[in-house]
Amino acid sequence: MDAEAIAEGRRRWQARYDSAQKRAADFTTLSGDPVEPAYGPRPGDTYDGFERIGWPGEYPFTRGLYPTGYRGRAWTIRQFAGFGNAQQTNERYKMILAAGGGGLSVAFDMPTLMGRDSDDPRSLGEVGHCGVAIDSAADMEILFQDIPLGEVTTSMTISGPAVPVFCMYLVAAERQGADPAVLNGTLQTDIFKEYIAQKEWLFTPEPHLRLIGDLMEHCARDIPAYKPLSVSGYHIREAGSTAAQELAYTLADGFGYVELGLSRGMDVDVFAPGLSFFFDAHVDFFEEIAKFRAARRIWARWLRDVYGARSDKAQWLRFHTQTAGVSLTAQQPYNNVVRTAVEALAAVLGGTNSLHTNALDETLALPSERAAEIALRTQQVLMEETGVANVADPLGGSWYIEQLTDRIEADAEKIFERIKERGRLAHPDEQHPIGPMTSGILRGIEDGWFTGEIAESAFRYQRSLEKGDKRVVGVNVAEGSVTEDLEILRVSHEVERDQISSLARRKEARDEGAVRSALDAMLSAARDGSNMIGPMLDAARAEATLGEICGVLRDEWGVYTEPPGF
Ligand SMILES: CC(C)(COP(=O)(O)OP(=O)(O)OC[C@H]1O[C@@H](n2cnc3c(N)ncnc32)[C@H](O)[C@@H]1OP(=O)(O)O)[C@@H](O)C(=O)NCCC(=O)NCCSC(=O)CCC(=O)O
Repeated sequence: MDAEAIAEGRRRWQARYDSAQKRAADFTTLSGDPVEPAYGPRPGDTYDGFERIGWPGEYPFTRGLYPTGYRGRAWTIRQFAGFGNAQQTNERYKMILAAGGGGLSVAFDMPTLMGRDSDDPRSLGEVGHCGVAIDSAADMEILFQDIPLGEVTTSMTISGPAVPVFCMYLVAAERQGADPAVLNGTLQTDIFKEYIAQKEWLFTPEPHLRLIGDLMEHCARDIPAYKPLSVSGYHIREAGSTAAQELAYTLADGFGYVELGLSRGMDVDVFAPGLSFFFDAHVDFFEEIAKFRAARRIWARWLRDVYGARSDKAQWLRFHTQTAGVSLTAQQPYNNVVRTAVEALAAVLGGTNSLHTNALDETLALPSERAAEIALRTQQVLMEETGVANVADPLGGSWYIEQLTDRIEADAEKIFERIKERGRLAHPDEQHPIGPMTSGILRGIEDGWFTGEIAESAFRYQRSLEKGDKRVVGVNVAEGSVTEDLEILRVSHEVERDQISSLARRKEARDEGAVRSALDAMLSAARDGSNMIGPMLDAARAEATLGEICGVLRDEWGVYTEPPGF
């Protein structure tokens, strides 16, 4: 790009920066020197390919979504939390909000994630262990007691039974008197990554996609600020993929949901802002920063050029980041604070919109209150002390970062081609009714291609770790110092017993006829193709349990079984 075009871009960005709202904060260095809100080539310099980098807040958004960067608004501190029963988790949320957490993020226990009630024999021993137990809308009500859902943005990490859990959340909001139309938050919902990596699916893919389509329609129409999907690379990375695989599989999944919306006749400019993303911040500092920058650029280009999105918001890739659970070690666990801080810094330098920092004890158990607080404070140290929020995309223009960003983008594009190619193999004559990327994703799920590719990468890394080429402090280098005593959070078995008895009491108290007729109406909608959210909401209002709602759908749609792979 020539010097005049660069200067013109700078003027455009500056005008937008000047007219935007900024936080009331000191944006000078620790020594008191002023810093610009963003930097670019020196006046008079030319820069080959600058249109791929650009200015913050401008297409292709490599440098972030906003001309102000974090000067307009800092990232959201959103700590993923949940354990025991709704009451215990409610207390933890209040602690998080009181300590400066900016939003909430619900972790559910395994039975809830699998759409089963606490009294299901398969739930035995799991109730309240890896997250909070939610059986019906009444639990949701307790979970958010004294937390105004109309004001706090809440993320819920659940995909198999995401839609019924969302209905319970809406009922809790109704019971608080909140206007559902103003609710803002995120539901994970991303079923592709369940089949690919996380493995917490319920139904077979096609009917599940139809349910997600119903949810997208409902949110776009009735709850416009709510993000019904958090397309997730985190679990793909944690399963052992490379950074480029994480990026490419996740964005391909995102394209699949775009195709789903388009196939139902929805307007991409209306529904695309509801697609949010979730990535891992692993410990390779620069590669991660480049991954985040490449993610925004690829998404903006595909949304504009392939799917026809016109508005900035529809081209924006907004993402939450969690530091890498797999990078934490049980050995010398206090070092995990350092790893997490470095990973969080990479997320921030990559322009994350929301961030979770892991607690130092997470390889051993759910975080203790003390460890959870250190994790949260880690973000506050970055935000308040280090100056990283002063300048948008401060590493933009670095030869290393820009080349890494280009390389990861090119790798991702090659992977998209491979996925689409798989779709063409599956449907040589005609397109899949949803779209070409969806066709490739479904084929790659069916024949175990994604799982195989991830396993290959995980194996390569493990081998290099065992050979000592890759090193981890406390594991294969600098081993053998004292093991510190850590306070471990233990969830009492009484939680399970109490949860089962309160579920029994609730079932006694509810109107069985109302539950039955709501479930029947939901089944009719499943059969006749009408939007299922309304009847599912009625079922939640009648205190139908998660297991009952999912049970009806399991019977109707069948349970997914993974293809065997060797
Ligand atoms: C979009 C995100 C990513 C973030 O939403 P947030 O509300 O926090 O932030 P945001 O949308 O970026 O910002 C809030 C509002 O401020 C505006 N805003 C932000 N920065 C601005 C700026 N500089 N200038 C002007 N406006 C700005 C935004 O446009 C938005 O307004 P408008 O709305 O008006 O635009 C959302 O989807 C989210 O919260 N995701 C969290 C997902 C999550 O927690 N997942 C947990 C997974 S845990 C998991 O899976 C477990 C893994 C495991 O451990 O196994």
